[in-house]
Amino acid sequence: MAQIKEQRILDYVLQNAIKGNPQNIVDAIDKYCSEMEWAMNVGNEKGLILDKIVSETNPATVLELGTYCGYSGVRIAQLLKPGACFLTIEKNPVHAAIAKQMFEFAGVKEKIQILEGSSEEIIPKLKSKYKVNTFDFIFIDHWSDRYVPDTKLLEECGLLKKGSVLLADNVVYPGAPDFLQYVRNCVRYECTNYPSHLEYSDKEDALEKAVFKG
Ligand SMILES: Oc1cc(-c2ccc(F)cc2)cc2nccnc12
Ligand SMILES: [Mg+2]
Repeated sequence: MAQIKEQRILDYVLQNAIKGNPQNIVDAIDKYCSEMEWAMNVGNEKGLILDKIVSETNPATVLELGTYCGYSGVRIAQLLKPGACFLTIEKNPVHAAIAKQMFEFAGVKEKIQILEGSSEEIIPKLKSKYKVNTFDFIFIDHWSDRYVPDTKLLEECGLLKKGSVLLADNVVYPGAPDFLQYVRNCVRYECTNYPSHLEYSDKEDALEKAVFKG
């Protein structure tokens, strides 16, 4: 059967990484994607910045927009305290299936719930259907044209509280200029930019942190 890149990444992890060892699985994905096939995981350079911000936030509730193969999900899950609630939204059913297997292999499947569907459909249902109140940390890593509408949706649905940390990937490459403009000009956010590079590349990229002020 014709294989897709994401399946090859998962197969490489299943055959070469240590089951139940999240960091080893993250390292295996980085090795495969830097040596064999580029893929849009956040990668290790931006991943270390992500780790630092997650650790500083020490969130009890996490939302990720854009699961992909589960790379950032595994990175974040290994940093969460026991009992933390981590929801990740993935629109592509094939990617969701890959990520589910990645989380099982990493031993983090009890920490993460994958919600299959579009962010615009799922976000309005989070309070009612998934018993969420607000999120302490949100990693935005799906399609850049959804960054602003989904941020506004999170506000409108009352899913942000004073101190909620939004962290957006790819604000330089492929770029999310409208998101930068929105959060940097909105008094309700305090923004910090973290210059870095596109995963497995020397192209410039950056993460943007936007802390909700309530
Ligand atoms: O980190 C990323 C990188 C890219 C991407 C695609 C093509 C290129 F040429 C360069 C970069 C797309 C992404 N889409 C969604 C979430 N994250 C992404
Ligand atoms: Mg990305």
